[in-house]
Amino acid sequence: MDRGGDWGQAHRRAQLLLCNPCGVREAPGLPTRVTLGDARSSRRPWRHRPVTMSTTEHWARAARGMELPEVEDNAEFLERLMEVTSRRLPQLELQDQYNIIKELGSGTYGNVLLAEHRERGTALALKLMPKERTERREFLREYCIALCLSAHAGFLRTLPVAFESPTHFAFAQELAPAGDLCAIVHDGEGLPEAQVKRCAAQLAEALDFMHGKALVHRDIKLDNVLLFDCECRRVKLGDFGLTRLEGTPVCAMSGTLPYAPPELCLLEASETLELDASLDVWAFGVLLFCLGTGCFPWDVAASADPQFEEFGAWQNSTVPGEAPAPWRAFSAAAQEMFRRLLTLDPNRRSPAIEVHKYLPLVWLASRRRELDGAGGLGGQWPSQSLAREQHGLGPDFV
Ligand SMILES: Nc1ncnc2c1ncn2[C@@H]1O[C@H](COP(=O)(O)OP(=O)(O)OP(=O)(O)O)[C@@H](O)[C@H]1O
Repeated sequence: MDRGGDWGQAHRRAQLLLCNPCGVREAPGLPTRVTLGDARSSRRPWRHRPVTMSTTEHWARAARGMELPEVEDNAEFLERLMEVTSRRLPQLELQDQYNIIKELGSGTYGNVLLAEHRERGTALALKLMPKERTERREFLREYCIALCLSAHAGFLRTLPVAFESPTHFAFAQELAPAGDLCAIVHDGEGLPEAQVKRCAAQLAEALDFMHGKALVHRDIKLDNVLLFDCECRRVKLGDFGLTRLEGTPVCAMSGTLPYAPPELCLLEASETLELDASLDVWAFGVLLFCLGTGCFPWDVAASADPQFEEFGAWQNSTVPGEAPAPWRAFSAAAQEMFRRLLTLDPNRRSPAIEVHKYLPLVWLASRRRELDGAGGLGGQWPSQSLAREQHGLGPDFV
């Protein structure tokens, strides 16, 4: 269906009805806020799961007096959003609009710059992707998915600001002032228990949200968890370059090695795997281990790796004996949680949100020893309210 012509005009009218919390000038015609529908509300296969009409589009259609369909297919919705965005993507030179202050980070797909809007003085993070290395569709997909996920507080908010220059594609996101988790996790030094739990609680919610929309992140790692303060009271997930819908076939080793689940590590070069949320859950388990210990549990989740081999034997035993040495840094409760997040069979892996069940319990073994030393707990798991008090967690743990 052609939506050219009156789309921009209707969209501008729609924008009057929407707020723009960052006060940044939007690219005219780009969708502002979009939401995907909840995939869990339907028993139909993911391709036909219903999608809530985006707020912008809803208003745009209403402004044009069009009929408002109730449901739409997830994959189709993203395609259409990408198409509209592509058509309306402004061409401009970065320096015309922004003062570049410094580089915030760089990765496989581009650079992220701290920039300031020349007229408004608003600071934001601009992700630049060089055209010579980035397909237009790749850029559009990442931007549109990021925009869809902005509805949830657990994800970096993506602004309705995207453009192309002769050499780059670019889009803007809110600035995470404290960098990413790599900045605070040091080699061999885990974070304090309260901090690990704050990250766990917020990331589990974010993953639950995106998995509920049938989206799989595929790149959960320390670098992609952005911080708004150094105590991890507010953390957000970013980088949706690899994010795809559930059921998409993926090839071997497309994730970062230590975070990749065994089912992906086992794939031969010519084979593919149907993408499933359990892949993120595994990476989330590895990330939590890193937060607690300051190191990875293995180099690669394959039998050639002795640390993974030992972990696999522990996982496979019907009556779990003593955990392998690295896992003894954690309490029995946390070990049980890890066994569930890192279940070898992806079909039996627990959902990420299950982590919430373990928040009231002590996670780090050394912490428990300290508590034992103080004569408080005698090796038992503490009561929920006591654990909350001891770890400075509010009722919502954040
Ligand atoms: N909104 C932001 N605020 C502050 N820093 C950011 C922001 N977005 C990204 N960064 C920094 O830039 C780094 C790279 O960003 P990003 O992960 O989006 O790039 P990438 O090229 O997709 O990386 P990768 O190779 O991991 O896929 C992040 O690890 C983080 O340190």
